[in-house]
Amino acid sequence: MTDFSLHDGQLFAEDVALEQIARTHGTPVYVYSRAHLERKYLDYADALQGVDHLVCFAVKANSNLAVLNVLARLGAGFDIVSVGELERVLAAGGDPGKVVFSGVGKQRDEMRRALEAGVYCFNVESVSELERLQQVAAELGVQASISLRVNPDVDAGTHPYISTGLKENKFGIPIEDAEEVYLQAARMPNLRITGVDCHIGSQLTSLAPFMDALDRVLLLVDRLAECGIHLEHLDLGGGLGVRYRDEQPPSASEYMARVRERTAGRNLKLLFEPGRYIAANAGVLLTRIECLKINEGKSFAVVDAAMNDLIRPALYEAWMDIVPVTPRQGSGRNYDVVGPVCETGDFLGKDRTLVVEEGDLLAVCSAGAYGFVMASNYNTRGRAAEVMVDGDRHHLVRRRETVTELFASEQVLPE
Ligand SMILES: Cc1ncc(COP(=O)(O)O)c(C=O)c1O
Ligand SMILES: N[C@@H](CCCC[NH3+])C(=O)O
Repeated sequence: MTDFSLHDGQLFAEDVALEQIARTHGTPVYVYSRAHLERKYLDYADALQGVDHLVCFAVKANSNLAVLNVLARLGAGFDIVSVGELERVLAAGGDPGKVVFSGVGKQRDEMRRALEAGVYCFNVESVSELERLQQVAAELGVQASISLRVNPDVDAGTHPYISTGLKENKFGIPIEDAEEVYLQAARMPNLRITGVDCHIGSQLTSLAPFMDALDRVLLLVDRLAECGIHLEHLDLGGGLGVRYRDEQPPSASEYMARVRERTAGRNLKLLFEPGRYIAANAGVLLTRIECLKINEGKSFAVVDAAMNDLIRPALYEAWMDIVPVTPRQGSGRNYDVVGPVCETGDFLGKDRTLVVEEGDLLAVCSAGAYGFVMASNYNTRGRAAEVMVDGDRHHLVRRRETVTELFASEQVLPE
């Protein structure tokens, strides 16, 4: 894990010992590395030097304001799926003119707010969304820039819950219907057609599905040009995978090189919406071992983080590495690392060989994407704190939620 490495027998984030962060801010706590976020964003941006492009970080992967702000300062755009994410981008100093608005169920007031803020483009996913956007834009007396999210029917070869580019998935407009829908859009006076987009899934570990999808989309771009619809941009979504365990995903620069080769000479601005690639390995979740339960045939390390803090293992049976922050010598024991929530599915990792004692600090790796953002208050547990490390400094960028905050807006019935 880059930016998280062992020195002097303990794990550091950049130049800060993770033990120190846990002592200062308590556990569970998410810790992010600014350097890692920046480097991963620049993997994309640098590989696109010389072509018109926009790298829109997928806010759903990690919407912490400090994270968004670090990326905004580098000139990043943002891919949002709700007005809440739009407000976060604005609060973090992001440029609304670099925002693409994705999502299958945009509401009227979300459209209105996005138009007022001046987003770059709406990624439209259905005919009824097109009609709705036309109406809202007309009411405001403005033109909305649109791209159609097409579903190219390509198997991304990833977990079925995070595969989005197959016919049976709810996302996008079937590519074979797209030409007709573009022609409809062209007749709507308050819409301006600017692009096309597709996103076939998340955690892809090979380039082949991306290239298949790209080829299909380029055929559409050519057919549209024949009908007089000349697109300005091509948005290939996010989806590039990372290493959680032993995956060997291609690098962003390999991917960008292939896309540049295929799109050369076409005069299309290239957009991407990476989330996981930028944020996953920029974060760890720190958790302390509350107790060890050594039962016959099964041992448990019960930690203070749970499925409400990090749901990926429970939801997708996702593997996340779990490492002691201050490794001990000795022979390991096989543990299920579990949380205090009352669900058998509440685990962070199963069958992990660890040399640990009660009170030890563990780091759950690759937790910077789809970690805190998917947290809930199940079992009336406050959400974890978030800390950003920047060189030899660390900043609390979101404090832990207190229990009283959790029910402050609730009321009992009157007498
Ligand atoms: C439309 C869209 N764009 C971008 C992303 C970000 O994906 P990832 O985090 O895999 O890069 C997603 C999530 O899969 C998405 O649905
Ligand atoms: N939440 C998923 C990714 C969702 C992708 C969003 N379209 C994960 O943790 O892997």
